[in-house]
Amino acid sequence: MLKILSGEQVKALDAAHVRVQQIQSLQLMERAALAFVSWWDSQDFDPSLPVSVFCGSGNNGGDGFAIARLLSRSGRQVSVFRCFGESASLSPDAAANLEALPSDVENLHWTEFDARSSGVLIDAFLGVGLKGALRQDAKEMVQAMNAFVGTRIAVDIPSGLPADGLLEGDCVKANTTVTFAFPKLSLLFPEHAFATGALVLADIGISDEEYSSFASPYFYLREKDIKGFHRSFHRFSHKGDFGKILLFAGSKGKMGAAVLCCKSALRTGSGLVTALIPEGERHVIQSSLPEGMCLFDLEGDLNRFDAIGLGPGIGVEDSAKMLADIFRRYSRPIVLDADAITVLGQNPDLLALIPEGSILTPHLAEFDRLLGKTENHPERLAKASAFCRQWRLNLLVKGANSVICLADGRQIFNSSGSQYMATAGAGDVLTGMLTSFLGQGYSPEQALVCGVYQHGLAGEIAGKSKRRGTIASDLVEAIPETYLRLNVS
Ligand SMILES: NC(=O)C1=CN([C@@H]2O[C@H](COP(=O)(O)OP(=O)(O)OC[C@H]3O[C@@H](n4cnc5c(N)ncnc54)[C@H](OP(=O)(O)O)[C@@H]3O)[C@@H](O)[C@H]2O)[C@@H](O)CC1
Ligand SMILES: Nc1ncnc2c1ncn2[C@@H]1O[C@H](COP(=O)(O)OP(=O)(O)O)[C@@H](O)[C@H]1O
Ligand SMILES: [K+]
Repeated sequence: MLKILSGEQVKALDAAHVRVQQIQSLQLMERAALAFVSWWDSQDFDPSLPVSVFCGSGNNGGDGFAIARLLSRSGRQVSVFRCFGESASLSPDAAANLEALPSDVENLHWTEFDARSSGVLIDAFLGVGLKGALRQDAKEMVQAMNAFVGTRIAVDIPSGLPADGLLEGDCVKANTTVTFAFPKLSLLFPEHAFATGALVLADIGISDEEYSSFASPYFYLREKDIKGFHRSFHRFSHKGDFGKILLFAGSKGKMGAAVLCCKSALRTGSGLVTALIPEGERHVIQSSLPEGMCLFDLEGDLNRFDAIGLGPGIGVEDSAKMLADIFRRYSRPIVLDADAITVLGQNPDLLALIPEGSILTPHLAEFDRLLGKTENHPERLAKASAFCRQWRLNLLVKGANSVICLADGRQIFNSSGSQYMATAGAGDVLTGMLTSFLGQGYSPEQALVCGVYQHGLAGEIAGKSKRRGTIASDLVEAIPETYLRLNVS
């Protein structure tokens, strides 16, 4: 899995790669520019639109000069705007790429830029080498770029945005950010959505193994990682191998949560799914889900279930006693979502009873109920890390780029998903998927990796044809397609 390093570590990663591969740093810069242009070629930009490339004096600017050279080869009108004065000293690779600009690329000072011009603006002013707050002249350059009326594309990171922390002050507001090698941490914070725009990861040929000597708790989960986390089943497998699970979900007026959760678990592959529901509501499950079974009280040995999921739509009024009872009587990891998390926030003494390795899946409001009011994403990630270590639990911070926080402190950012998943019941579907994977014999880490990625992929599949008309049931119906896409049998 791809590690997310800090801005400071990029230089060392770069240097190690250059040394091991015996290439020049200029060649790595050329690869970055080629990766950018390869993405550019995959888009349908109008070839008649002029391109303005803002270039700084560091290596981000060097990328910009190389991109300008490569884009000019297709015959389009390209201008570079230097974001530095006559006396500035350029990084050696930026100087080499400035020198290599062909004569048909116009070479201007940034003050000559007309923000009312049309076309595409490429921001290669500042990258991960930003130090401290923007200087006054840099602020003016950022403002000039933001005044532009056309499309803005950031190279590696929007200029002015720090690589690892929260933005203070101004930065370029990009429509798209094409980031190299790995996504910089700050590009994954919801606070920066307005600056990052769409996120594109451009491969520059550094293999995942080359990151191994760099310490970081952060990882980025991509499609190619998933297959390795799945268990395989043989042709003699019977429904017991795919797990018997119990889902405690739904209550009067909220039985939809139970239906979504159970259906999702069945579509994920569970062998037998039992819903723990109020007896008076049984017709809802039995008429909408003939494959499901119902239980009306917690009789017998709970360890007969391979996994248990708790919370969607159960209500918070009388649930604390029931949760305590389940925690005491069940010894394996449990999935806890929605109202179950709110109950934990109200009864923190229950935390010590939760079976080790259990998975909590709060959305942002539930997160605050559990861990107290949280101001921003870095604070949220730090709180989640301390919580998971203290209680030996796993927690998912839900949203775009949901973060899987593991008990050992690793935090894995998901790359799948779409804004069309912001719809009632999408979380209930995830609870069903995670519980299903635990029941199929997956470890909590495997269940989280496969469940969170495939839930996002189901959202992408459903959203493709339904856009903002996507509903949670569409996610459930898209789950089988995720196995096909991932070539998992
Ligand atoms: N492996 C990879 O990822 C690869 C990375 N590559 C690329 O290298 C980039 C990193 O390049 P880098 O280290 O040269 O730094 P960079 O971002 O150009 O910034 C330095 C400039 O910023 C300026 N500056 C700083 N602070 C400032 C402030 N507060 N306010 C105003 N100005 C400020 C500073 O000015 P100075 O302080 O020196 O006067 C200097 O001009 C990286 O993002 C990626 O694009 C690829 O080429 C290859 C593979
Ligand atoms: N903009 C988004 N991009 C990607 N995923 C999203 C987005 N908005 C919501 N989701 C996903 O949808 C799910 C919503 O869960 P939740 O808020 O608990 O829904 P509910 O309580 O209605 O079931 C989460 O898994 C979340 O990651
Ligand atoms: K930039």
